[in-house]
Amino acid sequence: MLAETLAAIRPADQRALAEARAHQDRLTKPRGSLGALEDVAIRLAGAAGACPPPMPSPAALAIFAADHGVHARGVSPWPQEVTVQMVANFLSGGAVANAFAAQAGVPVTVVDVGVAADLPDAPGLVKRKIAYGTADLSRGPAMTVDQAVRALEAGIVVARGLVAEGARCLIAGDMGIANTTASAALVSVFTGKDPAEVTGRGTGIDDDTHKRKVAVVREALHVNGLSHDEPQPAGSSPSEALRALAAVGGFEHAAIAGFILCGAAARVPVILDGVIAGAGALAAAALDPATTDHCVAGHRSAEPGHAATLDHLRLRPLIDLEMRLGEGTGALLAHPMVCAAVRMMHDVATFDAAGVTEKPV
Ligand SMILES: Cc1cc2ncn([C@H]3O[C@H](COP(=O)(O)O)[C@@H](O)[C@H]3O)c2cc1C
Ligand SMILES: O=C(O)c1cccnc1
Repeated sequence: MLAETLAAIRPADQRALAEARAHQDRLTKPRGSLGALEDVAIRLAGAAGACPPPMPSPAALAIFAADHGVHARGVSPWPQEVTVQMVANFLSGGAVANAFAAQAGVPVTVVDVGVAADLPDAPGLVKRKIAYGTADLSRGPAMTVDQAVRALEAGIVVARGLVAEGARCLIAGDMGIANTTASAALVSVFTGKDPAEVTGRGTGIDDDTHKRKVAVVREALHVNGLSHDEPQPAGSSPSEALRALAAVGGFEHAAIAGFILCGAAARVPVILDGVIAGAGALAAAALDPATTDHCVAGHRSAEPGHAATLDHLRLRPLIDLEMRLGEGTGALLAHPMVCAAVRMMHDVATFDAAGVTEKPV
C-alpha cells in the first residue's frame, strides 16, 4: 500500500501553476496585494493540476495518538497517562482541537496508533494500534522498520477513508506525551541541524530538563547511527529515510507521514500543523520530495524545530501566534484562510469582466 501510494504522487503541475499566476494578475486588485494568500491559491492550483483549484472544503481532522518509550528519560513534565486521558477528552469533545474544529466546521477522527493502554470502542475512534508505545529511542530504534511501515499505512488508510467520505482538505493532529523529543530527533536528522538548535521546551520544561532533552536527542542520533558525521545522511534514499523514521520517530509521526503521502497521491491538499506534523512531513518529503507540493503550512509553532522544518520544506506559515499545542489546532485556524484564498480564484472578477480600468503600464 505504501509503494502504491508513493507511485501515485505527482509534483505540482507547471501549466496549472502558470495559469494560476496569470489569472491572479487579471483579478480586480493590485498585483500582489493579497501577499502570501496569492501564493497559497497558486500552490493549490499546482497541486490539483487545475486552475482554479477545487475548494479545499469540506476538511477533515485526524488526530493520531501514541506513546513514547523516551518518556522514561524525563523529557516531559507530564505523566504518560495524559495521552490516553486526552484521547478520551477528544472523543467527548472537550479539547482545544474540538473547539477549533467546531469553529471551523471540521469533523474530528481520533486514531490510536500506539497509545500505551487499551481503549474502549467509541464513535470517532479508529483503532490501529501498532504497539503499546515505542521503545526508548535514546537506547536503540524506537520501532522496527516493519512497525514504521504499518504506522505509515495506518495513516494512508485513514486518509483514504476520509477522502472517500468526501474530504477535500486533510488536517493531521497529534497527541503523545514526549512526542516533541522524537520530533526534535526527526527534525535534526532530516534537516541536518544540530539537536541543540531544534530541541525546544515542548509543553514547558525548565533549563535543566531542556539540557537533558538535548542530550537525549543527541544520544538517540548517536546510538542509531544517525549523527551528522555518518556517511549516509537520512535524506539520501527512501530506505534510509524509512530507517531514520523507525529509529527516532513515533507511531504518530509515521502515521502522519502516511496521511500526508496519501493526500498528495489523491491530490487532496494537506494543511500542516506544528512541529509534530512538520516532522511527519519531513519524513514524507524524504520518501518523495513532491509530497511537499501538496502541503500548506498552517502555522508556525513556538518550537524551534518547527522553524527549521518549514525552512527546509520551503513552506511559509500562514499564522504565527506563538502557539505550541499540537492536536491540529494551528492548521484548523488556517483552514478558513486557505478556503478564502481559493474562493478568491473562483469568485473575483477580472478587470475586463468588471470593466475596471487597469493602471497604465
Ligand atoms: C493536557 C495536554 C494537552 C495536549 N494537547 C497537545 N499536547 C501536546 O503536548 C505533547 C508534547 O509535549 P511534550 O513533548 O513536552 O510532552 C503532545 O501530546 C502534544 O500533542 C498536549 C499536552 C498536554 C499536557
Ligand atoms: O508544535 C507543536 O505542535 C507542539 C509544540 C509543543 C507541544 N506540543 C505540540
